[in-house]
Amino acid sequence: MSGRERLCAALDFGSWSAAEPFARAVAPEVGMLKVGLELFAAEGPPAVRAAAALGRPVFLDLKLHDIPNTVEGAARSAARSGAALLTVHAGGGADMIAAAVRGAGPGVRVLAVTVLTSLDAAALDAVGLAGPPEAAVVRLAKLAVGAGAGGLVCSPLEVAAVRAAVGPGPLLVVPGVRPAGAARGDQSRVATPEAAVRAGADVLVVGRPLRDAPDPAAAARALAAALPGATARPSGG
Ligand SMILES: O=C(O)c1cc(=O)[nH]c(=O)n1[C@@H]1O[C@H](COP(=O)(O)O)[C@@H](O)[C@H]1O
Repeated sequence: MSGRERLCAALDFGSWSAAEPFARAVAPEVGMLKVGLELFAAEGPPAVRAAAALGRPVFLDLKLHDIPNTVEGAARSAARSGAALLTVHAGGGADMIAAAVRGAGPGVRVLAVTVLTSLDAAALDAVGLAGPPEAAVVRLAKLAVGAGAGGLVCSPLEVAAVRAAVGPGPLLVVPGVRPAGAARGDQSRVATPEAAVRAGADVLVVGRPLRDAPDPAAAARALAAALPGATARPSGG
């Protein structure tokens, strides 16, 4: 996988008209585009179709978490938008994850979000998940893969332990990446993109470090070129 293919740019905007210039600029520089809750709540499935029209697979990040019957129906509806990947919360349990996989069908890879990268050990403890975050992440990762999830979302700090626990098959998608010196914002369990790839991440989800860059395309190129194993390529091709 090239550095570019590993990057997923999050389209975290409140409308398609706000997202479009960014999406057009970064699409040639990344392997995937992500439509998340902010954009989907504003625009719905047309945002997925508009992003897919830019020639990159779309990751529809809805983080579904409900009873299995509801999640199965939501995943079926989401699959019709043309998304290639869809998230659910692993904490919804094995039956819910299996229902999402059924609803999504063979064309959509269901990713299970283990423990949100914004939560630190104290925040996890407060919601009843005592112990180191890694233990909860690995437990949920095994449960999700056992229920049929095709991939997992975890922080860069757990990706090596998750890979060791689930083997080479599942796609490991890692948000909470910050180039050295970049603002952490609301993220807690973070590392640099380089460290995340060295630890075994397949795909890196990058939001604000690209969205808020003065030149998002140049920022994506620099990020991709710095990844281990990346080969230099001409810009924009
Ligand atoms: O599922 C996700 O993509 C996700 C899971 C998670 O645990 N943490 C997390 O930050 N994300 C998403 O990854 C992106 C990270 O954005 P930045 O923190 O701005 O780089 C956002 O779109 C989040 O919704």
